[in-house]
Amino acid sequence: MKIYIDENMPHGESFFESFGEVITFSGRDVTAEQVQDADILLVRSITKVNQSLLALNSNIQFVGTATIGTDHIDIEYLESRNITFSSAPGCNKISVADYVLSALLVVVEQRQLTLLNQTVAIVGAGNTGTAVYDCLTAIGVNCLLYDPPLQKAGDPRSFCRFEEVLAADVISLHVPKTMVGPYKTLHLFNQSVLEKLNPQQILINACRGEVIDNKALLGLAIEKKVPTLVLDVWENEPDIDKQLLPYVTLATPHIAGYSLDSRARGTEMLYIALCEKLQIPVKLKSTDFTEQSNISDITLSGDLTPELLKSLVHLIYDVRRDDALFRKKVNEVNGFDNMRKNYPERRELSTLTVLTPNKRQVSPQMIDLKKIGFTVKNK
Ligand SMILES: NC(=O)C1=CN([C@@H]2O[C@H](COP(=O)(O)OP(=O)(O)OC[C@H]3O[C@@H](n4cnc5c(N)ncnc54)[C@H](O)[C@@H]3O)[C@@H](O)[C@H]2O)C=CC1
Ligand SMILES: O=C(O)C(=O)[C@H](O)COP(=O)(O)O
Repeated sequence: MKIYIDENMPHGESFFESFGEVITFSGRDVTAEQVQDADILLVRSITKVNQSLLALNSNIQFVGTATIGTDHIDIEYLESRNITFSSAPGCNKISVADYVLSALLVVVEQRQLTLLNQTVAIVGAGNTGTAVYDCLTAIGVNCLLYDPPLQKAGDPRSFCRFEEVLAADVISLHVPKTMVGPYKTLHLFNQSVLEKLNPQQILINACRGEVIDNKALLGLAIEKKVPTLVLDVWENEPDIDKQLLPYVTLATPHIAGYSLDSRARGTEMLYIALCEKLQIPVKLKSTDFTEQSNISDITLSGDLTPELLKSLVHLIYDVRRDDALFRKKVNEVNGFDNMRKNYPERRELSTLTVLTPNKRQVSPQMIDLKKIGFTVKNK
């Protein structure tokens, strides 16, 4: 059996070598000729899996993407050929929540705001949106959820209207890229929506670039009429409109979900799906291959203040590292993709165990470290 795996899939060889020959490929340039003898094809978001990629292949039984988003996969085409498909829903939701928290802590400090006073509207209340909600509400931040499809489907949570989203202090986007239909998200934030926002607000996009009309955003940014911007995703990646960069407070190359733990989880989820397809027992897990983080525990002796929380979060992940690296690399040839390919190690908050002297991990400010994502133990 020939298993073709994107070269940027952590532990791909370790997880799949027992199934047959593992062959890695570069996700952006992979061709139909290259994968014509693949039995199994495992990709990331940069590979379009469609009729033209699989036209020469008659063996393929299984396609997997180690991502949450599936907008790069022609699922109907796979169904028409009876090819089993699997994605990795939820694999990187924690990483995205860590990203949003890290970014918000930077911006509120820069603007001398208090995070607790902000209302955060979360657009899309699925895996990543819910992880952001859980993390921020654990700190005591007031969060609103906006998700008409879930609301219509009877999700028991309370949802807000789009007008309330636009009035929130912070808007964080967590929807899939959909081009058609009643809930299409292509340019959900178009010129007229963007015009309703103001420079006091904060707009975070860690889902897909096409959810915001980047051209309209640039026009308004030049007129200084946009919120503080945190952009992880861009229209037309990797050839993004670099003119936007000076107007973006935190800019990163689609790495919100790129913690080592999340990416390894994505590979693991495909391994489990393939075991199920082939009716083979699941023997491996991602933690078998992921090393312990460089900082493993820290002792908290006093109360957990907002300043201390910020230090703890940024000790594990400070988004400014990625913003600085991105601004340096973006003008290099293949800078966008190279930074993703050689992404420096980043761990999730759960890799830090916070030792508390007694049962005071919930401070008077009601900051619950465990719910934010840290591992908490009493000393
Ligand atoms: N920047 C990054 O590294 C990452 C980006 N993503 C992107 O974020 C997207 C969301 O991820 P998940 O939360 O895991 O997906 P999910 O499928 O669990 O949740 C998406 C939610 O958006 C809702 N939704 C759909 N259309 C909507 C609309 N028009 N308005 C409001 N809500 C709408 C859905 O009902 C669903 O609840 C993914 O599709 C992917 O494209 C995901 C992970 C990492
Ligand atoms: O899961 C998703 O959806 C994402 O956006 C991933 O974080 C994208 O990672 P790559 O597949 O592009 O490496």
